[in-house]
Amino acid sequence: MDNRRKSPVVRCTSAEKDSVDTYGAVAYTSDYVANSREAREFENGNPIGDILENQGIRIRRRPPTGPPMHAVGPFEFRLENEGNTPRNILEKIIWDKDKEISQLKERKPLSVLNKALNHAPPVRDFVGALRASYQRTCMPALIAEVKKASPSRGVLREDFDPIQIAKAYERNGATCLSVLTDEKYFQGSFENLEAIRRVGVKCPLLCKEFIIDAWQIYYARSKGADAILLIAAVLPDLDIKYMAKICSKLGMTALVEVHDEREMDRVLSIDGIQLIGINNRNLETFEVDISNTKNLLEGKRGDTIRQRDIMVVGESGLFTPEDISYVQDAGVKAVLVGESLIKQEDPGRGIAGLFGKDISV
Ligand SMILES: O=P(O)(O)OC[C@@H](O)[C@@H](O)c1c[nH]c2ccccc12
Repeated sequence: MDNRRKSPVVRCTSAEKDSVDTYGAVAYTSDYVANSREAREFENGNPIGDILENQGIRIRRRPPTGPPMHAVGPFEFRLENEGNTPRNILEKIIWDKDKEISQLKERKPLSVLNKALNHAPPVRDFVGALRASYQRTCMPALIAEVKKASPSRGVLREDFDPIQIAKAYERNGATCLSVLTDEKYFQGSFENLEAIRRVGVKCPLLCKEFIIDAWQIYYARSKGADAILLIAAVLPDLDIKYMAKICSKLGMTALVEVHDEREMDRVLSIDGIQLIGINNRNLETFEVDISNTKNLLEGKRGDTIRQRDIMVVGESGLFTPEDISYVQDAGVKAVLVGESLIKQEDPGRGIAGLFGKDISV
C-alpha cells in the first residue's frame, strides 16, 4: 500500500511529493504519516472539513471552484453564500494566498526551486541564536519585525526603508529579524527579505508569511530565510508535523504560533517542536491582550514546556519595559515586536525604549 498518496491536507501535487522525496526533504512514507489519526481518518472517508473541525480549526480552505453560475437572460452571476465567502480577515488572507501560490508555483515548480536552493545563502541557526542571547543577557531575546502595514493598523510607517530599518535593529541589539513578505495585506515582499540578507545583516531571518503549502518553505529558503512561521489556527496537526520536518531537513527553524489553549495543546502533542510563539493578537478579530501569554503558560502547559526545554516567544502588542517584564515573568524567553518599534521616528533607538535600557552591549 502506498501511503504517500494519503496526506489529506498538505498541498503538493503527487509529482511534487515525489520530488520532495527525491531531494530527501521528507520521507513521506514515515510512520507519523502512515499511522497518524488524520491519515487514518482520511482513509476512513472523513472529509477534510471534518478533520479541521475535530481539531477546532475554524479557518476553512478556499473552495476549489467557485459556486455555480446562474444565468438570467444574457447575464451570468454567482450567488454569494456562507460556503464561498470568507468569514473573517484571516480566512480571506488564506484564500487569497491559496490563489497566489497556485500562480507562483506554475512559474517556479518545486523541481526548479530545488535547484535554486543550491545558490541560496547558507542557513543560520535561528532558535540557537535566540537561546544564546537569552543565556547571555537573561532578558528575552528580541525578534524585531520589519513590517510596513497590517490589516488591523493600516500603514505603520510611510517612509519605509526595509534595509535601513533592518540594519538599525541589528545595531541596536535585535537577535533575529522577522520580515513580512505578504504583499496584499502587509505591503511586504520577498525582495525585502532577499535584500536584507544580501546587504549582510547577520541576524537570522524569519520569513513572516502565511504558509499553507510546503512549496512556500522551499521558496522562503531560496530567498535566504532561516525560519518560517506555522500558524496553528490555520494548519492541521499533520501539516504542522510535515512542514516542521521539512524545516529541519533544510536546517531551518519553525516558529509554531498558537493563540489559545486548544492550539497550545495540539502543538504540545507534536514531537520535536522547539519554538512556540504565543500571539497576543487574535488574527480573526484583531483583539490584543498580553495576558494571553501568561494564561497559556500557566499550570501543566508551562511545566511541559519547561521539561521539554521549548523556547516560547511572546508575540504582538508589546510596547513598554513593563510589558517585556510581564511576559518574561510569564515564562517567555524571546519577544516578537513590530508596531511599537516601527512607528518610532528612529526604530533602532526604539529598542532601548522598549527594554528600558540599551541592549546592544
Ligand atoms: O506589531 P506587533 O503588535 O508588535 O506584532 C508583531 C507580530 O507579532 C505580528 O505582526 C504577527 C504575529 N503573528 C503574525 C502572523 C501573521 C502576520 C503578522 C503576525
